[in-house]
Amino acid sequence: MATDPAAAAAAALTLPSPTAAFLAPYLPAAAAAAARKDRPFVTLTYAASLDSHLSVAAGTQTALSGGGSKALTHYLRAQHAAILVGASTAAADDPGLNSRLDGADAGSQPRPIILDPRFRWRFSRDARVLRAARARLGKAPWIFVARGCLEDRADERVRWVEEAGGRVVPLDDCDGWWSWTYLLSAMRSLGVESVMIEGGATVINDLLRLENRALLDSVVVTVAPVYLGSGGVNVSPQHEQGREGEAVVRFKDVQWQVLGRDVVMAARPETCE
Ligand SMILES: NC(=O)C1=CN([C@@H]2O[C@H](COP(=O)(O)OP(=O)(O)OC[C@H]3O[C@@H](n4cnc5c(N)ncnc54)[C@H](O)[C@@H]3O)[C@@H](O)[C@H]2O)C=CC1
Ligand SMILES: Nc1nc(O)c(N)c(N[C@@H]2O[C@H](COP(=O)(O)O)[C@@H](O)[C@H]2O)n1
Repeated sequence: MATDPAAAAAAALTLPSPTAAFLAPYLPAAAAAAARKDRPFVTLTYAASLDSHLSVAAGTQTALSGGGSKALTHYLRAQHAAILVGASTAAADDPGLNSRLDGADAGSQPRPIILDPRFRWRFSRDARVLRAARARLGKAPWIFVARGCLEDRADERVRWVEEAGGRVVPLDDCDGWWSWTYLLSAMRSLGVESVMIEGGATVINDLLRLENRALLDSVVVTVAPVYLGSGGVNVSPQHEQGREGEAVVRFKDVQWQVLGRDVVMAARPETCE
């Protein structure tokens, strides 16, 4: 059963100050993010098992983060202007996409953005992200949909999102896919100065490809001490053609922090190949 956002807020999370210091070099700096006009500051972040899985199977949610790394994620959420997930994550997880960090107020909540070019997420008015917005525990979502898939503006989902203060944002028609340069530029023109991208695997694997990697400012990955086994939803970006046998992504400025039973890597991707 979905957790009520009010109950979740009551179980607020706290972040120890050494963890805030550990993350500081990887966070968006307000002035620099505001000055950059082509795209927002981008942090890619997720929690994975030892075998690099996000969940045990497509369409299901698996709790991986322990208390400490969960607090870190909610701290990161409060440090970004927006939080983005793909439509399959929205459908599988019914996420709240707000920050339940102790002390997070309305002003520090990120704007949830859901990539759903074909508008196929069949949510109800009771979706957690809408309930959180109506309860002022988070911002209302923006759902990015291809213009041609949004002909029925009387769709009750459009009404529910608008009622909560959000928007179904029509973007250029596409064959189910937008380039990240286009998406990030669209976000920046909507005023978004920083975005934390949480997943799922399709989004993450695509962003880690050579052509997109330079768009990532920071990468923060929680590794939980569990194997989820074959059949899981896997983060494992494809080799570029002609580069098989080489590492796909390497990182620089790497730091690790142990948080309870989890370990968290903060880093920046190497972009010069
Ligand atoms: N452990 C963790 O930190 C996280 C786990 N998850 C898990 O990941 C799973 C979902 O992952 P996936 O199935 O890979 O789906 P996904 O969440 O990456 O969504 C894929 C869909 O998003 C849309 N999309 C993505 N990139 C797009 C682009 N560039 N242009 C247009 N549309 C785009 C498309 O509709 C695509 O089919 C769930 O099981 C969820 O629980 C999701 C986020 C974080
Ligand atoms: N950091 C982290 N740890 C896990 O164990 C997870 N399963 C996830 N999943 C992501 O968080 C979203 C759920 O957010 P709410 O708590 O409902 O606000 C989920 O959709 C994934 O993006 N993350």
